[in-house]
Amino acid sequence: MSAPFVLAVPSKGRLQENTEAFFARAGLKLSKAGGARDYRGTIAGLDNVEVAYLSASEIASQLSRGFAHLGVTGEDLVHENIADADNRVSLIEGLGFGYADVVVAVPQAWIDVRTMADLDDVTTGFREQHHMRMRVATKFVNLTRAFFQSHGITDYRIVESAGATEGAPAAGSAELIVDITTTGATLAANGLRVLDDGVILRSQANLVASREADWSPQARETARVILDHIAARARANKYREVRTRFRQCDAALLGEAHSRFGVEAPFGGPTSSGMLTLHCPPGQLYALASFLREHGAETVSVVSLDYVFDRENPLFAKLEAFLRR
Ligand SMILES: Nc1ncnc2c1ncn2[C@@H]1O[C@H](COP(=O)(O)OP(=O)(O)OP(=O)(O)O)[C@@H](O)[C@H]1O
Ligand SMILES: O=P(O)(O)OC[C@H]1O[C@H](OP(=O)(O)OP(=O)(O)O)[C@H](O)[C@@H]1O
Ligand SMILES: [Mg+2]
Repeated sequence: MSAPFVLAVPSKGRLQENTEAFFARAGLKLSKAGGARDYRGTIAGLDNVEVAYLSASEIASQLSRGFAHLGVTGEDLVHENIADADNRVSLIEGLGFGYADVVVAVPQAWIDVRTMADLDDVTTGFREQHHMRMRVATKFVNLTRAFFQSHGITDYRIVESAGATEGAPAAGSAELIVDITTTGATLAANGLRVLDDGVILRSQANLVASREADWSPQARETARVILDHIAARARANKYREVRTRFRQCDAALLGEAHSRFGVEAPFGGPTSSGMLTLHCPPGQLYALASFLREHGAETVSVVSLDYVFDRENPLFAKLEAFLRR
């Protein structure tokens, strides 16, 4: 028996729910034999895969060390927890959930501090006046250091926060914070404001590949199968299938439909009887249906697609290019 292929997914909360739903939509059903508290699972139909349920930050560390081949975690955690992340892991695809910004936020009462440059000015004054450096509460220690350094700010000190970071300024344990925000509600409730140029990173959940994992031929084949499902589903989501049949349909008309509505003709132009299958972006469906009828179509039908399998798989191509680098 060869070593299993390890897919690491979040073990709790919205990230877990969204991740399971994402894989299910791609036709990959994750299941835990031992119920909700079991931290090992499988994917139906893929024998050699072990699903490891871990915390989102642990997933970043495991990927960096090669203990998982693929994983789902936030970009913020990848950059915070993995030194030299661009070399050790590859962000294969943003998954469209888990959106959060990592931001620098100061008390709303600091009306003169709008930008990182303003912050630089006050840190120096603060040190002279208080005989200590300004304190930044955060759990994103590495992201904070790199960002402050890129703005030339050195007169500060990090106070590591394990949680409820937004409360630190009011509690008197820090002057400002670096933390994640989605709606901004928690910052506002704590009287804090994001600096105008204070967004360090815009994060979302990503499918991430590890360089250090054991990429045996069998592991590559498993990755290809998983990524093929995901790519086919992603391609299907981008289009609806449009069918019609009318004699006047020709290459010129198809060319116009392509340039005006972004329509593809995956199976080529109309058949001899004028039968036509098109893929159309959802937002252009009505315009396309009107266009086709104006040019002679009696009936235009539209259906949703579950999967569109292409010979080329852009996700697997990206993984292979990364592993070759
Ligand atoms: N409103 C939010 N609150 C917390 N995390 C969010 C939010 N929106 C998106 N995320 C993302 O979810 C990930 C963190 O998930 P989670 O809190 O489950 O992991 P963790 O920090 O490893 O676990 P724990 O909080 O138990 O230490 C990050 O990538 C973060 O950007
Ligand atoms: O901008 P907002 O929409 O207010 O979201 C940001 C807040 O949400 C998260 O906390 P959460 O309540 O999810 O708990 P957690 O820290 O345990 O993840 C995060 O730590 C922030 O505090
Ligand atoms: Mg958390």
